[in-house]
Amino acid sequence: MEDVSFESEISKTFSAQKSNAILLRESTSSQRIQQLEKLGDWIKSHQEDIRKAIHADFKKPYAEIDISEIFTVTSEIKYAIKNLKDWMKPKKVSAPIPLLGTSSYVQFEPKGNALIIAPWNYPFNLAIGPLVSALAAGCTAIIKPSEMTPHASALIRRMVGEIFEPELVAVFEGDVEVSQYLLTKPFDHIFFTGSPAVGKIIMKAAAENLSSVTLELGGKSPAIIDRDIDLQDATSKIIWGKFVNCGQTCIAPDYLLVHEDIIEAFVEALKAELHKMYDPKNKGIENSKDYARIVNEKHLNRINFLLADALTNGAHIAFGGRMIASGNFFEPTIITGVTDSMEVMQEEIFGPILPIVSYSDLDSAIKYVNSKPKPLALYAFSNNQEALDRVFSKTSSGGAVANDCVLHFLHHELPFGGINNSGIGKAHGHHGFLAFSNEKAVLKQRTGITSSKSLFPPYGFAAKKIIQVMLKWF
Ligand SMILES: NC(=O)c1ccc[n+]([C@@H]2O[C@H](COP(=O)([O-])OP(=O)(O)OC[C@H]3O[C@@H](n4cnc5c(N)ncnc54)[C@H](O)[C@@H]3O)[C@@H](O)[C@H]2O)c1
Repeated sequence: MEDVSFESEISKTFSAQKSNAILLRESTSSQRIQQLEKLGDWIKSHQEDIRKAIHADFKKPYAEIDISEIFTVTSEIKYAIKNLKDWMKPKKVSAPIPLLGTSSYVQFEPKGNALIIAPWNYPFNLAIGPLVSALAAGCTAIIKPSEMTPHASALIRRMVGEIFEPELVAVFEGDVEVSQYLLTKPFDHIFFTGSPAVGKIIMKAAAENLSSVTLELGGKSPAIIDRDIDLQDATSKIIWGKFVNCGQTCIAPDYLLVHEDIIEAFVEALKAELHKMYDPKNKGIENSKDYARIVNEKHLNRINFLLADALTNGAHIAFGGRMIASGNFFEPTIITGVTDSMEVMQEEIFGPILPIVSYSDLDSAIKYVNSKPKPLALYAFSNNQEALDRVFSKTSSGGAVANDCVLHFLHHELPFGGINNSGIGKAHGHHGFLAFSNEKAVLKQRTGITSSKSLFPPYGFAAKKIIQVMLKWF
């Protein structure tokens, strides 16, 4: 009987992609654009299938699917198609004086065969966004979607099967076991999106084959709220950024640091915005079609534990706190009286709980942020330019946004990613293309000093003289 274990299927596909990756080194921009167009066309003609699949996984509202799963990918495709020819052009560099007479350029060659491991929270966007960059760079790719969103995962497999030959793009569904087997293979690049804990496992496995990695990780992204703000504007943006996707967003504001002078008014304004967005007719947020669900029971219990632990240790609920186990509903929840010893301030919440911590002066808020691992995103709200500049220059984070949240993800010209605990490497647009490209240094010798061989042994008077001149002047 034929052996059809996932191990043998993976090994077969990996070998086929490895051979194909060598041929793809010579692929032209129009060949790559053709692949990107096929992907874009499929997405355009199957939008309803994408909506249905993701909605089936955690009741994500269609409007949120359109903007955060479909638009994010189609706009990435359009941007890559528009710019690919430029990105692929070798970049000429001028010669330093000792190498005059040579000519040099940077050649962007495809890294080769790539592995893309995706999380569940934006299951389509975070699997297919990196694929766009991989195809633009001329790589092959194996995608491992998350097992926690099975409908989205099956749709991705179907889509890839309908568009691509397996030696260019293939999908392997499954859990940790499949992921770990894939990680034994010597991929040229691994693009992982997920938690810092699993990111460490990926990096260790990559080290075995010295595969390069892009790690798009998570963590606690703070929002610092100055005393001088437009209350309604700031609170509406924070409520949207926090509770879109039911708080399951890597760049959602995890917690707020609010100036003590405005904390009461701020909490009241947050509550008013929550009502306005999710319960304008007082029917209960569980009846809102615009609010997603927690992905599964395990995460529902985890979120509930975080809230229970905070309340036991003295936090207060300012809004929400209700959970309905059937259907994995967890109300948008705001808590105050939070201290650092609570679990909710120690681990990434990744759910709809918004803890609020007060501070008395901006430097103490900055000091607090700097006492934690570097976040994926940092948000600052203030009408005072000097305060914003101070926050951004005294803290370190993967990205930063003033007077809004989450939007930097949509900006193709900005490198998206974290730093250290929140990630390694950058994604999106040209940065995504570079992540999957080897920037090869090419030098062509012509008539330079170095071609005269006067620097070769035996080192005579002339060689020593030239070296002295180089040491002194260049
Ligand atoms: N930086 C970003 O762009 C970004 C985007 C979305 C989510 N995230 C982060 O992802 C996390 C949530 O997603 P998640 O729960 O799916 O993350 P996760 O790390 O648990 O899983 C991500 C992927 O890794 C696989 N995996 C899990 N354990 C593994 C193991 N031991 N060995 C090999 N593979 C393994 C999973 O099957 C899944 O496909 C959060 O921390 C969030 O902040 C980051």
